[in-house]
Amino acid sequence: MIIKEINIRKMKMMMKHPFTTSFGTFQEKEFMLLEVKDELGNTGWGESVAFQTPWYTEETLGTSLHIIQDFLIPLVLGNEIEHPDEVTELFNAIRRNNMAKSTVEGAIWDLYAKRNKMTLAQALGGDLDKIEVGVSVGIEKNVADLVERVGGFIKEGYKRIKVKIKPGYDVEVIRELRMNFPDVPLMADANSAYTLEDIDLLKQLDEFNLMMIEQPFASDDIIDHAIIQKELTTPICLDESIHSLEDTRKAIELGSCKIINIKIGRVGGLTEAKKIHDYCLAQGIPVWCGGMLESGIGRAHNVALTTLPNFILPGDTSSSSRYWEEDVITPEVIAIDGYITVPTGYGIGYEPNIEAMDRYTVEEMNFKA
Ligand SMILES: O=C(O)CCC(=O)C1=CC=C[C@@H](O)[C@@H]1C(=O)O
Ligand SMILES: [Mg+2]
Repeated sequence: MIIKEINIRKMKMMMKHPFTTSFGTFQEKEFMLLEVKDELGNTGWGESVAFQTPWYTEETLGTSLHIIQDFLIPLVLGNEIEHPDEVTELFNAIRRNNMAKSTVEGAIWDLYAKRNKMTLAQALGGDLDKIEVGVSVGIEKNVADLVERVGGFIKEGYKRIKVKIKPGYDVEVIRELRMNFPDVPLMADANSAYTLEDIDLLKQLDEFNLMMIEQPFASDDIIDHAIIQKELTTPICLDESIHSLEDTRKAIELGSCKIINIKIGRVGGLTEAKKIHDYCLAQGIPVWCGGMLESGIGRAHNVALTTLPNFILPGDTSSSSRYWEEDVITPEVIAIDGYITVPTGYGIGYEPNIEAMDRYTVEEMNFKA
């Protein structure tokens, strides 16, 4: 296929409920959608999951756009590409900037699947017709609000609840949740808010039978995580520390975690995500698909990836309606009793809702071969 045209939309959408983590609050979400077109008129869509601020990783919406426009588009526009794996190779010369790479690569995967009359899940090698999903709940003003919100999601049937913790909002919050919901599959995500000095505090979490503690230590650490994993019975899951298959191999060899959260954007695209998945499967390390508060386009990519066999833990891909009044795809992503039915249409399987997209587009850019 020849990449003839690329369109970028800068988007701005309001989330229904603010989402707070140990590093900040999101409510007005700015992001990018990217559309690729081939010589036959097929199209593919990708989403940039970089945030406006460099809090989660070093990338931002601004750096992502710069890398896409100035470095990545020139590598693919007008070129013949047989398979999306080639895109990852073409992008290898550029260091990191994984969310930028994944935006373009994801759109080319969708295009490739559509052109070959396959679902994106099939193109990746997945064969589930429904996936099990959980929900990620931000930090709330007080524990009573959190308990109420979590209770609502449990009623909706989500298969696991992830809550955010930070110093001063941790052991007692989890204790309260456990008192209210003794049997619910529960996990805590610290987004790097702790250090080795907090080891005794974190050990107290062992009594709550959590599924895992996600990324307690620095976003670039695997050494201290290996130290704490030896001290805890609760599995450690790495998120921010994992940018590639190599990072995954080193973390697993070192014993830094027992579970990996795969985010397509953080690892530079679906090709690398699949490699990490395959490696973890061979090592007996379960994986799950993390979320980045995506619109429906990014969410659709997550659904397709989650059909691979080692995604045995429920991920963060919840219903569109949990985030947005209106999503930019039809139908919207809907989780019923904790399951999302994998769409059967070609590519990502959801149709872009152009009218809705237009309502939230603040700028458009067009690049032609
Ligand atoms: O619902 C989702 O899309 C997942 C949200 C979520 O937990 C996260 C999104 C973005 C940054 C982080 O705070 C976080 C995570 O670390 O997994
Ligand atoms: Mg996380």
